[in-house]
Amino acid sequence: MEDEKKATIAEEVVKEQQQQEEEEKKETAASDVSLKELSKKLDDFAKERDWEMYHAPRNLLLAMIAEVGELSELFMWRGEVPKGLPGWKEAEKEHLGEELSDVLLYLIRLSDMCGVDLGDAATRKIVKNAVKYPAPSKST
Ligand SMILES: Nc1ccn([C@H]2C[C@H](O)[C@@H](COP(=O)(O)OP(=O)(O)OP(=O)(O)O)O2)c(=O)n1
Repeated sequence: MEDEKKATIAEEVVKEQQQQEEEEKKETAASDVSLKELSKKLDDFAKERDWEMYHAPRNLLLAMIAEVGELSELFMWRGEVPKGLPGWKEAEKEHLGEELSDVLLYLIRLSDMCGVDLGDAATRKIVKNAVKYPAPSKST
């Protein structure tokens, strides 16, 4: 193949990779994602891999508890950890984000497989909590 053609193909491959990376960045930086969106992504993920049969409620509950264990390991033997995690390395914080996500994702999937609308249930629960634990009235 001519050198010029090879260079053009290489440029196109690099461009494609860059576009893909941009798309992935957009997806991974979705900090305002909704529970419903995550739920849909989890559903697609399971369907694409034919994993729906494994996502029975009890399996998901056990998987979530295992991930809570992994999350706990990050805090183990550190003594009290101040807010904001001062002194933690960036890699440790990234790992923490991953373990928190695993717990959240299994919780969302578990809720879906149980037919519970988690967003709705959590919103109602916050209201119920406020009734049970009324805030002290602030006298002016
Ligand atoms: N049957 C499965 C297995 C995995 N996952 C998804 C949900 C979790 O977000 C993540 C969990 O993957 P791993 O079991 O590989 O656990 P970790 O990512 O924690 O890896 P490791 O245990 O090696 O640290 O993958 C899933 O939906 N269904």
